[in-house]
Amino acid sequence: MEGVKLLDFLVSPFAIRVRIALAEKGVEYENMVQDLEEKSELLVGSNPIYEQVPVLIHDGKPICESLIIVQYIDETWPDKGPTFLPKDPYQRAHARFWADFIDKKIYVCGQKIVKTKGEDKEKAKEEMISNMKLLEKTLGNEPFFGGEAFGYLDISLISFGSWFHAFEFEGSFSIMDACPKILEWVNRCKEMKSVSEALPDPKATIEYAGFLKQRGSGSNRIM
Ligand SMILES: N[C@@H](CCC(=O)N[C@@H](CS)C(=O)NCC(=O)O)C(=O)O
Repeated sequence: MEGVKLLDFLVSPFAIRVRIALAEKGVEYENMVQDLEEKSELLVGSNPIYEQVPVLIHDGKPICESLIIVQYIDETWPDKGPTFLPKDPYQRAHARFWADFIDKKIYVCGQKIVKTKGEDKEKAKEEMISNMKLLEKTLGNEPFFGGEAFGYLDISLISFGSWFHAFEFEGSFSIMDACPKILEWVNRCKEMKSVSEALPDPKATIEYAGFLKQRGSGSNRIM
């Protein structure tokens, strides 16, 4: 029962967050890539409510939901590697607010860009740009969302690093042209080993987006 296991899926932006967090802390773990079509008993048993990856299993105990897992990793290994969440309660609330925004707005818009057509797709593209501009404003002139240091909000957003390519491909538009500071930030994050090793090849996300598109808008299995 001892040790750390990750129920993982290569292109999942949520699982990518956990891979980055574990790498930043230098925590050794067993990577257990899951089949999301034929879910394993381990996955269903570990996350019976949502039956989704990622799940971190620490000494036999499952922890679900990527943002909760990243916070768990931060609290469980405080003396290993950097601290992800700011110490100041206000800054911490701010980081959590924007991470929640990423899940509610960036992820959902991305789903629509991949899965819808016509007017709905065009609206999602516009919304994606305005949401990304809000994030760019939040970044300001700092190198990272965490200020000088790469932190919780950086992990929350860079997990979509390879997916931005898929959104741009599917929408035939450029998010990065509209948000040059975000592009610089993406490149800065990719210089980090923890990030570059966790992000899949953009080709894999483009290919997976094609698969999701074929499944149509009824499917809720994304990324
Ligand atoms: N809110 C969850 C989202 C997790 C999620 O959507 N996982 C997807 C893969 S990216 C999944 O397991 N899909 C399988 C399914 O829904 O059946 C988190 O942050 O961990």
